[in-house]
Amino acid sequence: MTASSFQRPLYLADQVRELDRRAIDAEGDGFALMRRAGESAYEVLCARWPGIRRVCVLCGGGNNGGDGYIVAALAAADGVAVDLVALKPVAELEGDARRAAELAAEAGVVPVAWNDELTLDGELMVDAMLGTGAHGAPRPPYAAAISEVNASGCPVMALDAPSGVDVDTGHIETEAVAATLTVTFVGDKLGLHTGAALDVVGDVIYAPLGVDPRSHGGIAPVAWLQTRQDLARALPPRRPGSHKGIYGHVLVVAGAPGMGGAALMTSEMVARVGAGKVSLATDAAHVSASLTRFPEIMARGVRGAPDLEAMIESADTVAIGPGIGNGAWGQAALRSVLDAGKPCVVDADALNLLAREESGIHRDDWVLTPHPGEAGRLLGISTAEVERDRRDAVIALQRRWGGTVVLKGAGTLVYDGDRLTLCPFGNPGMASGGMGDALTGIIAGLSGQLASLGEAARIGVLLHALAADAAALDAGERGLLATDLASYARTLANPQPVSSHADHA
Ligand SMILES: NC(=O)C1=CN([C@@H]2O[C@H](COP(=O)(O)OP(=O)(O)OC[C@H]3O[C@@H](n4cnc5c(N)ncnc54)[C@H](OP(=O)(O)O)[C@@H]3O)[C@@H](O)[C@H]2O)[C@@H](O)CC1
Ligand SMILES: Nc1ncnc2c1ncn2[C@@H]1O[C@H](COP(=O)(O)OP(=O)(O)O)[C@@H](O)[C@H]1O
Ligand SMILES: [K+]
Repeated sequence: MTASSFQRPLYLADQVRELDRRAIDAEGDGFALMRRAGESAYEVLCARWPGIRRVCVLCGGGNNGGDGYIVAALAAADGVAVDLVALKPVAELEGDARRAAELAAEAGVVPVAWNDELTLDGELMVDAMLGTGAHGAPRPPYAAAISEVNASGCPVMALDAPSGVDVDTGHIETEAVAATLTVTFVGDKLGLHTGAALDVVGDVIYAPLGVDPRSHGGIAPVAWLQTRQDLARALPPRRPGSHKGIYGHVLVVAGAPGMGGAALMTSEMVARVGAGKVSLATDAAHVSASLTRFPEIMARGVRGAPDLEAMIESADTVAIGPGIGNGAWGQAALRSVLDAGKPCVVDADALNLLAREESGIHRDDWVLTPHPGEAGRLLGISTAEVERDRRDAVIALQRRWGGTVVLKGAGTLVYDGDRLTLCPFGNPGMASGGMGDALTGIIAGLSGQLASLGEAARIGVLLHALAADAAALDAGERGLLATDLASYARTLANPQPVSSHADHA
C-alpha cells in the first residue's frame, strides 16, 4: 500500500524518547521542548475547561512531572488556584524537571508532598505522574495516587499518557488513571489507540510541539492511524463504462444448519459495498429465506463437496466462516475452499477449524479476521495474552499464517507483513452478535474493487467502523445491530458525490 499522507504515524515509547533526544540535539535545549509541552497542554486545558478556577496537578519524579510543573506555573500565572502534589520531593528532581519546578515556585505554586492522608480536590486533575519513562506496573506511591485520582470523581487531563497505561501496548497491568482527555507529545503512541487503554485515554489530542517525526529519518513508525480520507482515496467514483464483471464475483460460504442469519448478514454486506455478483453457498434450509430477502443474491443449498466446488470455481473471492459451525458441514466446506486455492476471507468457525486441524498452512492470498479469542486459538495462547500485546499478536499471526491478518476488537489492527494500520473508529455498540459477519462481507465485497486483499482488509475495517459510528450517531450505541450497518456502508462505499450522468447530456 502506498503511504497515505493523511495517516498519522504511531511510535513506541523508546522511539519517542529518541525523537525527543534528536529534537533536543537539533535545538540545543531540552527545557524549550518541555516548556512547549506544558504550554500546549495548558492551551488544551483552557479550551476544554474555559473559566476554570482550581486545578490539582500531580507531578511524578521525571520529565512527565516537569511538564506538570510548567502547566502549574502557567495556571498560577493566570490566577487559577493550583494544588500541586509532588510524588518526589522537588529537592530530588534533576535537570529540566527541576527547572520546571523552580518556574512553578516562582509563580507562587507551593508543592505538597504526596501522602496517603491527602484528599484530592479541584475542578480538574492534571496527571503528570508517569509518561514514556514508566516501566512495569505503577509502584508506591504512584499506585495509590492513581487510585486516589480515580476516586476523586473529577475530570482528568493526562499529560503524554494516563499513568498506568503501557504506551507501547495499551495494556493496563493494575490500574491506570481514567482520563477525560490525553494530550500526547512529539510522537503519537500506539498504546493510546488500542486495547484496554481505550477505556482510559479519553479524547487523545496529539501535540507535535513543532517536531515533525518524519523529518528525523531512521525512526520508522510501528503503525499508522487510519483517517476518514483513506476511504475517498481508495474508492473513487465508478467508471461510466462499468459492468458487473469488473467488480468481482464473491462466493459466501456460510450458515450451517440453524445458522442462516450469519449467511444473510455476510452476503448482504458483500452486495452493499458494491461487489459485481454475490453467490451464497449455505445449508439448503436457508435458501428460501435468502431469496426472499435478497433476490439479487444467488443462493444455493449445498450438501456436499461437488456442489461447492462448482460454485467456488466461478467465484473470484470466497468468504468463509460465519455460522459454518464446527461440524461436518463446516469441515467439508473449509476443506473444499482451501483445496481450490482461491483468494479468501476466513472468519469465525473457519478460523477455529483452521486452528484445530491445519498445521503448517501458510498462504499469501487470504485475509484472516480473528477476534482476540480466535486469535489466541490460532496462536495457541490465551485471549489475555493476545490482549496484553495486540501488536505482537497480529504480527505473530501474520508470520504464522501469512496473508493479511485483521485483529478485531476496539483499536482493530491490520497487518499484511509490511504495514501495520490501526483503525481508531468504531464504538462499543459494535459489541453485538453479527458485527464480525458484517465485516467479513465488507472485506470480501471490496476485494474485487481494490488493488489487493490487504487493501480490501484495511479499507473494509475502516468502512465497517465508520458505518457503525454513523449508525450510532443516529440512534445510539446500545441496541446497534449488524444489519443496521447496511445502508451506512453503502453510503460510505460512495465517498465522492455521484453526479447524474444524464446531467452531462
Ligand atoms: N526533554 C524531554 O525529554 C521531554 C520529555 N517530555 C516528557 O517527559 C516524559 C518522559 O520523561 P522521563 O523520561 O523522565 O520519564 P517519566 O515518564 O517522567 O518517568 C520517569 C519517572 O517515573 C518513575 N517510574 C518509572 N516507572 C515507574 C513505575 N512503574 N512506578 C513508579 N515510578 C516509576 C521513575 O522513577 P525511577 O524508576 O527512576 O525510580 C522516574 O521518576 C514524557 O512522557 C513527556 O511527558 C516532554 O516534556 C517533552 C520534552
Ligand atoms: N468496543 C468496540 N469498539 C470498536 N469496535 C468494536 C468494539 N466491539 C466490537 N467491535 C468490532 O465489532 C466486530 C465484532 O466482531 P466479532 O466479535 O467477530 O462478532 P461476531 O462474532 O458476533 O460477528 C469486530 O469488527 C470488532 O472490531
Ligand atoms: K501522565
